Amino acid sequence: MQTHILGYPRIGSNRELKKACEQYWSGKNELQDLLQAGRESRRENWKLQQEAGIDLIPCNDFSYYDQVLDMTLSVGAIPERYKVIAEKSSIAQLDLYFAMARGFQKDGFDITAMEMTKWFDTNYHYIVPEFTKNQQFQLSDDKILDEFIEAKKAGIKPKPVIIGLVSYLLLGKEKEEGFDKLDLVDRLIPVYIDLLAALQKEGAEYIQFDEPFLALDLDEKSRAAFTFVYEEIRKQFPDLKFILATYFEGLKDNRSFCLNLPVDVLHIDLVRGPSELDAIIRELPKDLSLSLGIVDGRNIWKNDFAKSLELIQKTKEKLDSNRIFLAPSCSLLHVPYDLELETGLIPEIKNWMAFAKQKLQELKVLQDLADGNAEKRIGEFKDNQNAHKSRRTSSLIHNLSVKSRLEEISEDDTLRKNPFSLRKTQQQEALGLPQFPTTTIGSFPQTKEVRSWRAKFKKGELNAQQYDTLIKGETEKAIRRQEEIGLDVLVHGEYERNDMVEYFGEQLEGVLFSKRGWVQSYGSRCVKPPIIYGDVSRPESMTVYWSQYAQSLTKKWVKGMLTGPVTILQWSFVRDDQPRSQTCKQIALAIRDEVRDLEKAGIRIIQIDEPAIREGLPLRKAEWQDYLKWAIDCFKIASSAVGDSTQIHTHMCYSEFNDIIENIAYMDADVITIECSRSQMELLNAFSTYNYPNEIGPGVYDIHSPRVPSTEEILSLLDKAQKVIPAEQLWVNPDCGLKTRKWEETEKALKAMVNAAKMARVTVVTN
Ligand SMILES: CN1c2c(nc(N)[nH]c2=O)NC[C@@H]1CNc1ccc(C(=O)N[C@@H](CCC(=O)N[C@@H](CCC(=O)N[C@@H](CCC(=O)O)C(=O)O)C(=O)O)C(=O)O)cc1
Ligand SMILES: N[C@@H](CCS)C(=O)O
Ligand SMILES: [Zn+2]
Repeated sequence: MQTHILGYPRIGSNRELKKACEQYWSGKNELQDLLQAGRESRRENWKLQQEAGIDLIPCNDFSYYDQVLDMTLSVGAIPERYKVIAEKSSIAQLDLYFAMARGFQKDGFDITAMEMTKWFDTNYHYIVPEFTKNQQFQLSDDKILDEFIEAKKAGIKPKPVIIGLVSYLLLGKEKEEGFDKLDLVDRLIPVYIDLLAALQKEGAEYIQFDEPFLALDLDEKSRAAFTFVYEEIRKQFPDLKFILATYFEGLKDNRSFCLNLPVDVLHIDLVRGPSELDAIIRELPKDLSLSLGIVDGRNIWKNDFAKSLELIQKTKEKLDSNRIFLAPSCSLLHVPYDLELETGLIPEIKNWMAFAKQKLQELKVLQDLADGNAEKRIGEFKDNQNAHKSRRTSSLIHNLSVKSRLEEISEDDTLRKNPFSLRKTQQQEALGLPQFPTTTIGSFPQTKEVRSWRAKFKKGELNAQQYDTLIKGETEKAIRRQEEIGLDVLVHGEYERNDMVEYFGEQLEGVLFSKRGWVQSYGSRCVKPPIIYGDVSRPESMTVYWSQYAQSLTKKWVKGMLTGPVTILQWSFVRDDQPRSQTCKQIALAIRDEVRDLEKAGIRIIQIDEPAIREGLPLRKAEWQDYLKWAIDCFKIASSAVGDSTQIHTHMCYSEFNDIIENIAYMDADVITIECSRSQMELLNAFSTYNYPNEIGPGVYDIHSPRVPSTEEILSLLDKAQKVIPAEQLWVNPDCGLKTRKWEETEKALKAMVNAAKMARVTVVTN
């Protein structure tokens, strides 16, 4: 029996790589410093896994920005617009790579970044490959080979991790009409073959191909592509050992298809699809080995050794040990580095948890327990079972009043008092907003200074009153700036928040937060997901103080700003001892109380952000309706307890709405703001086709780049929007929050936006 890891976090246990990247981008360090930070991150990870006794250690799981973008560079799928930069002889390959990830606005160039989207149902984002009809591929970067050689030199037996050819194509987007990305298989396969030949020459034995799409709904064309690709690769490389990694779902209807692909090892996610094991081992072809994804790569709870051993034992009854691999369910990219770095956790709860480093240890113990070395691990087995017993019975988890409140939720709690048509009139009267009201999504630039105040406050270098005064000062500046810009509905700026989810996690009971539990979200950006360990409740109001303060500074309306229950659930580590729907309802009740308190405090417009509703969709379509029912109900529980004249907004970014528009309408938010500018308002079509009745704020400029849009550009987007949505339903706002931007560009962009709205008002009146 062998152990292996599908991938390890790479941002650095102290976010060293994040810091090195950001310093390099801002010109504060040299390329050599960044490359050195990369080498150190890899060496540290390999050493750690070697010391933990892992048998097959991955390489090429490292990335300076994103593993999909790495593959794009490796296969030479560099979009045309970057080639002009590449032709500038002075530019390093890594700078070209960062230009693709982040855009390139210097030396007279103004080149937009490649699109970024969610990595399946995780909070990680990848850079979407772009394909054209005449797309050509060629091996264009040595990263995979170089890291393999580097790992060998570090004294390990590396297993290169490569995004499988079919998943790579399926992750991409056709940038022209008239072809299907899967038609590019024939052109891409020679590049994979060149790469494998180079790796084989350097002595590679095992190669891991990540093919997560094998766990999703597949059409016949995709299946045919998988068969063709793996038969071709097998033919060319009879001696290499291929591990086909599937994850994030069970194989379901793809089971027998996957079992018959000509590879050596099939990796399955037994956390997401535990019930499939019997059928898989029954049907497993004799020449196929099985990698049991047994340790949860998406959560931070300790593995239950007794349960895992049952699964391993079952497999051992049918398979020789040398055909069994033990692994985490997916890459460990999605969990933090090391639980031992956490000093402030309640010891009882800490004893229920495992981060990446601890998960390595778990695999090793399971291997010993299952493979003839049980005696030396008996103590660890007992400790593990005691931890699980303590978790099952702990009084820290259960809150009877939360449970009984949950049972009392009725249909009525999910409904506003009156339909939108009646509410709209009352809100118009109460709020007195102009046509095309302008607003922003909530956050304003979180400067280094603001973050440093919070860091000092946490370290005790600033007391609560000093911190409060500083944040109030920043909030007041934001209010004055918004008044000066001429926005209609203001926000307080979210300066008091470290993160839109973590901030709420810190204030809810039943939720823990870590000090160093960073997980990569995209590029150098990281999040510290809250850890929901017990029944959730809200001991006191969480946002009223700041909203009320901001409202006291101005005669304009200030929007209250909350994160919705589904997003809090989705971006946290959640309990695995009760259904997600149950946990989500508990959070919904806490947010409901907050909404009520904001209303009582005189806040008449309240935004409940739900950017993660769509990413929470199960990966298999058959399960969508069940999820949508409880997820949308949770939003409604959170938002429905207010009077008709209180206006509820929601905000979503990164969402395609076509297939869930009916459910979005059922949320019945008075106003929904959405990310729209990068699709040039295309996302609005779903709302238009559905005759979406409530108000909509399509984002009129991209907030991911420092580029300042012109008034004309915004006006033309507003014109486009009015062609599909009646003017009286439209709001004007950016795509998303502005926390990652600088004030300099923010002010200019918002002025252009307000101007465009004013001009649109005139045009509509004269029409
Ligand atoms: C909207 N998005 C979000 C997602 N998930 C979330 N949980 N939150 C989101 O907002 N998913 C989808 C998208 C992803 N987008 C982003 C955008 C931006 C970030 C981001 O900026 N992350 C920050 C960390 C934010 C934070 O927690 N800040 C803390 C602590 C900051 C820190 O590093 N402190 C320093 C000391 C500071 C100093 O002295 O200068 C330290 O600890 O060393 C805070 O503000 O208090 C990032 O930097 O990565 C993430 C996802
Ligand atoms: N209110 C949040 C939403 C981000 S999705 C913000 O403005 O940052
Ligand atoms: Zn957003």
